[in-house]
Formats: sequence, structure tokens, C-alpha cells
Amino acid sequence: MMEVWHHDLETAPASGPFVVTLGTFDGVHAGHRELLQVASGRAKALGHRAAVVTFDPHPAVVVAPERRPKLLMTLDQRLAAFEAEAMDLAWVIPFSRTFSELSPMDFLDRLERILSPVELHVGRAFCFGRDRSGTVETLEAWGAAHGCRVHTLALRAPDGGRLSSTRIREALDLGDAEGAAQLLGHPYTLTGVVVEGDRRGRHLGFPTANLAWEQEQLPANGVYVTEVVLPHHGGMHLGLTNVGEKPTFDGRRLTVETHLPGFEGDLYGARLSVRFLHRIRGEAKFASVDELRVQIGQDVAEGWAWWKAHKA
Ligand SMILES: Cc1cc2nc3c(=O)[nH]c(=O)nc-3n(C[C@H](O)[C@H](O)[C@H](O)COP(=O)(O)O)c2cc1C
Ligand SMILES: Nc1ncnc2c1ncn2[C@@H]1O[C@H](COP(=O)(O)OP(=O)(O)O)[C@@H](O)[C@H]1O
Repeated sequence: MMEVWHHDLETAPASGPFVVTLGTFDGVHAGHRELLQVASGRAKALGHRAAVVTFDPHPAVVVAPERRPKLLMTLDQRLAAFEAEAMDLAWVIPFSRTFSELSPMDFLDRLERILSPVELHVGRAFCFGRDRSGTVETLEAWGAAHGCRVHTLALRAPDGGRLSSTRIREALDLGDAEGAAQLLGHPYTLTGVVVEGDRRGRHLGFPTANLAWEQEQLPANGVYVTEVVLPHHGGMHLGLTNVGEKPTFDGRRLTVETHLPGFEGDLYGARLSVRFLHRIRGEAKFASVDELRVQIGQDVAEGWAWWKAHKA
């Protein structure tokens, strides 16, 4: 079991030594996972425990709210991903104005007292401390003086380009589900409880589970092939998910709703994970409900074809 702290620097107990990795880790993408794996592997090899130090809320929420990114993960999802990578401790530092004003050296001195890091693992672009003035070079100089090895990892995407949470948000903004999945190492996933919609779906012939999603970032409006984890229904199910405002019905509210071909049952109140695999088309305003019905029928056929070609 991974231990989780929500302590600030004043209340965290001294409990090292640890192999430590540091970062915001939004999305826990393929590069983040590599970093976590290196840290947990080194901890095992050295006979120490592995700690991930992360921040919540996202630093930008506090220091640059006008540039705050739409988050790819909830804190719970982030913690689950840390646990899956065999971290022994996740320390979620409450990110505040005061914390953001600590100098890099003050932060590192506190970190040393609390975690006694034997090794630090960070991405090459990692910045920290007041005005983001601490860099990998700062860490290396500090490590050399304190007997702590600093290991940096250059995060590269499979196509050789940037591997960053920002690039994943950009791919999702374009509806590029495959691109996002490649950078994440798994499909982009929305989680949440099924809530009531307008109760129109069943009359249309295509009931849809309306998701009260918890993440901030959505894929671009449109219709997607998704894979849906249904609780108590035995694993993955094909989904056709519409992200949008339902212009055919002059909708204004953004919704995420999924038709599950072949599924029968009540999903209200159930928690679903909707994994975005492939975008079929943009959302359209149809002249009649019949035209929309025909189109959704074609979407389902296309969804099955895609599923058979890629998943079966
Ligand atoms: C595969 C799929 C594609 C859809 N495409 C569109 C679309 O292009 N335009 C639109 O206005 N609504 C679209 N919808 C949304 C339907 O209008 C919606 O499911 C219907 O209004 C039922 O809403 P309700 O669940 O709130 O009752 C789509 C729904 C599904 C499942
Ligand atoms: N194949 C299916 N795909 C999606 N939801 C289904 C399916 N079969 C039954 N349901 C149930 O029907 C509900 C959706 O019906 P719908 O008429 O669209 O109502 P609402 O507007 O409340 O979403 C879902 O929340 C779920 O409980």
C-alpha cells in the first residue's frame, strides 16, 4: 500500500531515506511513468523506499491563473497511477502562494530534512522554487554538496518530439485521440458517475449514458469510438461517445454521452471510465431527428468496424 501525505513543509515528519522523484505529473504520461519506474527500480536496488513529491492544486492555478491549464487527471487518478508504478510514498504538497515563494535552496533544505533523499530523479525541463528559478543545474549543484545523486531524464515522444502534458492537451483539442494515447501510453480517460440527461436517447433508439466527468480537459467536440469500463458487467465494452452540445436540439450545455451497442441495463449512478480511442467525425446539426438517427446508426457500424480492426 502506498502511503499518501497531504502535509505541508511544517507538518511533514522526518522519515527518510528515500529515492525521490519530483513533479506536477498531470496526466502521468509515458515519460512520467518512465521517471517513476526508474525511481522505484533504483529504490529497490538500493534497499530504500521510493517517494514521489507532487503538488496540488496545479502550480499554475496559484501563480498564473490566467494561464491555468485544463487538467488531464484528477488527484485520485494521479495517485492511482503513482501506486501502479510501485511508489511507497506520495507526498502531495498543498501548493500555495507562500510555498511558491520559497527559494530553491530553502525548498531543497526542507526536503532534505524530511525525506533525506539519496537520489533525485527529475525530467530535464524540471523547474522549481520562486519564479521557477531552480533548474536541473541547481539540483545538481545542491546534490553534489549534499551527497545526493541527481538523475535527469530527457522526455521524448515516440515521434521524437516533445513529450509534455501541454502537447497532450493540444492533441485532445484537435480531437487526435490516437496522438494523445501515444503520448500518454494509454488512451485519454474520462471518469465519472452516470447522471440523467433529457431522456431523449431511448426514444431515438440509442440510449446514452450521460457522464458527470471529473477531469477538466475534454477531447474536441465530436463523435468517438471509446472503450468503456463498466462496473459489474465484465470488462471493456465498445462505446460511441458524443462530446458536444447537441446542436440538433439547440443544446447549449456541453455533454459527454455514450451509447453502448448491445448493452441493456440501468447505469444511473454507476461509475464509468470512458477511454477515447478514435474520432469518427465532428458534431453536426441535423435538419431532423430521423437524419440524426440514421447518422448514429452509421456511427455504430463504423465503431464496430474500428473495434474489430483494432481491438478484437
Ligand atoms: C454516436 C452519437 C452521435 C451523436 N451525434 C450527434 C450530432 O452529430 N449532433 C447532435 O446534435 N447530437 C448528436 N448526438 C446526441 C444525441 O442528440 C443525443 O444522444 C440525444 O439527444 C439524447 O440525449 P439524452 O441522453 O440527453 O436524452 C449523438 C449521440 C450519439 C450516441
Ligand atoms: N445500450 C445502452 N447504452 C447506454 N445507456 C443505456 C443502454 N441501455 C440502457 N441504458 C440506460 O439508459 C440510460 C440512457 O437513456 P436516455 O434515454 O438516453 O436517458 P438520459 O437522457 O437520462 O441519458 C443510461 O443512463 C443507462 O442507464
